[in-house]
Amino acid sequence: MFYPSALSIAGSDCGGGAGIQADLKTFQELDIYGMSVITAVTAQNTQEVKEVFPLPLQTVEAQLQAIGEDFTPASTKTGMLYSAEIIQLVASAIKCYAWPQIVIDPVMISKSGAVLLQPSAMDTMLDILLPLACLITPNIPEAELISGIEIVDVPSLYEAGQRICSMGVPHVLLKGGHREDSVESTDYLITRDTYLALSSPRIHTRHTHGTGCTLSAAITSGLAKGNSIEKAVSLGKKFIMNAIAYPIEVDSRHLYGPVNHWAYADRGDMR
Ligand SMILES: Nc1ncnc2c1ncn2[C@@H]1O[C@H](COP(=O)(O)OP(=O)(O)O)[C@@H](O)[C@H]1O
Ligand SMILES: Cc1ncc(COP(=O)(O)OP(=O)(O)O)c(N)n1
Repeated sequence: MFYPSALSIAGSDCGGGAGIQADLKTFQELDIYGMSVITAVTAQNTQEVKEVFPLPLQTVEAQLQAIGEDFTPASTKTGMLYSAEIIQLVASAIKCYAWPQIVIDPVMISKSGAVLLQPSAMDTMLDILLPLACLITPNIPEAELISGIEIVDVPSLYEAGQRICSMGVPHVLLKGGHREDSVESTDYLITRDTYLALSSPRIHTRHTHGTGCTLSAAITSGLAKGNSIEKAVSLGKKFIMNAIAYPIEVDSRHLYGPVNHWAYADRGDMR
């Protein structure tokens, strides 16, 4: 019996709130042996993304190869992939090493407005990466771009989720964090013919940097431990709810402050 392990293929956030840093903190907190393939280095903090430096393709490929030759992650998540060329390398590695349980967080634009996926790379992500995944976790603007459907209410949200399923992925977790008019923050786990609503109270806070990364890393952790997608998503939702509800104040000006990856409250059933 091996210790559960998970891989994050994502960008680095030097401020520590999102990206690879959020993923590894979450894996560690959930007792998962975490590994990383870094696609890009960003210079960012809670205020803004100042610069984005995609790594040379050879560097990304060498990391994928190093992992693939020596490890078999029980589950893998992708975050910031930046370019079509990087997506092609990632899809090839997933196929070559037969990595199971792929979760795609289709990171496109940061809360502060920076481009983290070149618009021209979206079709490549949909054509060659999406069919390899068991789950994709778009927020509302990402789901609108992927599906081409404007989300104005629950029926249009459900329709957008089903449209994404029809592109070749069995489960879509459509996150409701951007519906700021609502008293709850409800995410919808959508398949071709079902949907499950997962609600939590909407918390009025500035500490929402890295919520999407942290949620998808927590779900990936649940999958690495052998949970079903439904169970892993429900555990992930509890984890992010606590991470937002009990934020930490580190010494920064905190425009979009970090969530709390320790999530010490109410976590008895997470471990
Ligand atoms: N203010 C909030 N209160 C409670 N939950 C939130 C809040 N903002 C986001 N969430 C939750 O955080 C997770 C990430 O959501 P979202 O912000 O939509 O994604 P992203 O970070 O990718 O934009 C979801 O589970 C969502 O419901
Ligand atoms: C390197 C890197 N990857 C992803 C993000 C986006 O993270 P997300 O969880 O969607 O949170 P916000 O940045 O939108 O607050 C990022 N910023 N940097």
